[in-house]
Amino acid sequence: MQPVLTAIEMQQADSAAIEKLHISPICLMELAGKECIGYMLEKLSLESPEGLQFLIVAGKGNNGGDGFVIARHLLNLGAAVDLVLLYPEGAAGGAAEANMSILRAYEEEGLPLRIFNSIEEAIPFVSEQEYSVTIDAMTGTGLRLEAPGAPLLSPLAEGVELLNALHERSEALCMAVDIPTGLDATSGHAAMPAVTADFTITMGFMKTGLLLQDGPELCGEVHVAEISIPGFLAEDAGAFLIDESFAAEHFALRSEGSAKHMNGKVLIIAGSSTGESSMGGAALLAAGAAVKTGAGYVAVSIPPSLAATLHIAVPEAIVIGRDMDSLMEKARWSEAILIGPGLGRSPESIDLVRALLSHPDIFEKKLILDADALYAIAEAGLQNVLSAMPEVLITPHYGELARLTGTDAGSVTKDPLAAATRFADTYSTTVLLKGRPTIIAKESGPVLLNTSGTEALATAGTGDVLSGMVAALAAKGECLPEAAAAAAWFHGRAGDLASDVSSLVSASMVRDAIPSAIEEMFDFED
Ligand SMILES: NC(=O)C1=CN([C@@H]2O[C@H](COP(=O)(O)OP(=O)(O)OC[C@H]3O[C@@H](n4cnc5c(N)ncnc54)[C@H](OP(=O)(O)O)[C@@H]3O)[C@@H](O)[C@H]2O)[C@@H](O)CC1
Ligand SMILES: Nc1ncnc2c1ncn2[C@@H]1O[C@H](COP(=O)(O)OP(=O)(O)O)[C@@H](O)[C@H]1O
Ligand SMILES: [K+]
Repeated sequence: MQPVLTAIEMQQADSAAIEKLHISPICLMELAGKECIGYMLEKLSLESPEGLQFLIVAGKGNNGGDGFVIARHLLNLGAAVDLVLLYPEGAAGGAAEANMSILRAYEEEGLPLRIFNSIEEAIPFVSEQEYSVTIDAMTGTGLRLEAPGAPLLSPLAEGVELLNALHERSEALCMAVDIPTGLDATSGHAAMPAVTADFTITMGFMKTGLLLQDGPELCGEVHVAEISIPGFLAEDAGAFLIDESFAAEHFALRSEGSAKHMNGKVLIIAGSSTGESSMGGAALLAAGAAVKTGAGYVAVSIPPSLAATLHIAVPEAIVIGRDMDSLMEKARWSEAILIGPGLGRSPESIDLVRALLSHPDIFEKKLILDADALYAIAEAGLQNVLSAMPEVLITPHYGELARLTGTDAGSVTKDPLAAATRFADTYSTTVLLKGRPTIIAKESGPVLLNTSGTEALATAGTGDVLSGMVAALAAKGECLPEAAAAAAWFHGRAGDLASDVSSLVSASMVRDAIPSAIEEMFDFED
């Protein structure tokens, strides 16, 4: 899994590379600029930029310095460059200043290089010009953002507006160096205005801000550039990105001589039925997903009136009733227990959750709590009960985590990483916080982020599919954090495979695509 760094962690990795490993800043900047050129040519499907015109808008820090290196290499390769300096020359110092002085020497050589000393000076020349690529080298990890949507000051604001106007008006692609200007590299909150890039080349390691909040909209496609900062400097990162090989590693294949009871026994306690209404679909989706994720046995406790429907929808599942004796017998038999999908919010459902969570046959197993089980915990104030359980995972969306923590969804939305981590630490649980990205936080150790999947999943019932998948992987032997992380990855991928048109995807289509998402991983591993 690749590390995902905050701005501070990246600055520490930069400093360690420079101070401990004696890699010179000028060397890092050179590699950063060179990597940008290589990836940009790949995006343009060109061997060389010769004859093309580029615009670079540079700030006063090292991000601007990366821009100066890009300018030099573009000129070396026969391209024409317009460079806009937003700040008086020399403001940067260090490697950036050294690279700028090389460009000044180039200027003397009559190359196709125009250097503008302010945005005002540049506008009449550049705003109507046609470029192949415009390059944002104004701010990177050094931006300080007081609050989401805070105004960006002059001249950065004008620099951003210039790039965004060219992006709207012309065919030019916009490339952000490290981070789109205006985007906070840690939180993913954007200033007003911020650069909207087609692609971002981020230096050394992925940054949290590119994956959170406004990040995915603003950065476009992200490429992580290798600039000679070794991976061991990011071993202690606070976050890692779940990828396909992680997911594949955490899907245990059945061994040849295995029997069904050796391949994961899942108990799902879900669904509800009252005189007026019933909620069976969520239970059906979760049970179907557990079966399709390869569980050897799936038992479902569902109200008797829904049993016939479950038998038809998921013929592989065993159906048991709701009486405590049957529940406890199957709890002892099972290896993972999922409680919650479609359980309802009646006082009876809340009492059922309370009774289940107080029983060692339940809480000593790998326990996954989803949907209405989370409602019951919040309503009955059972959060502290979670602390005493050996292995428990909650799978809330933002609203459910807000209810569990007595806050509003807005405060979870503002900092979902902190909200998930705080809950995991406070109650010694694992939290899978659903969203974009999905966050898996455990009591200690780094958080895992999942970015597989798209808006294809933004449809009712996909959360039930996910919790059924987690239960299956946990029953097959994975610890809950790993089961949650691998299931989240496969779930997102199943959403991609469910249809070519994301707007047509339904939860049952995601469930039915689970085997393809998993099979594909093993092709990948071969
Ligand atoms: N050796 C290395 O470390 C390497 C670094 N590399 C590159 O350097 C980048 C980090 O460089 P950096 O630290 O110089 O910061 P950067 O993002 O260029 O500039 C921020 C500037 O903006 C300013 N500023 C901040 N907030 C502001 C605001 N709200 N409104 C207005 N101004 C604001 C702030 O100025 P100040 O306000 O502090 O005077 C500062 O000067 C990194 O992203 C990567 O691209 C690579 O080359 C590899 C090697
Ligand atoms: N735009 C999106 N991009 C990626 N994943 C999404 C998006 N919208 C929803 N999801 C995923 O879809 C699932 C929805 O779960 P949930 O809200 O619990 O649905 P339900 O309760 O209807 O089953 C979660 O896994 C969430 O991460
Ligand atoms: K930038």
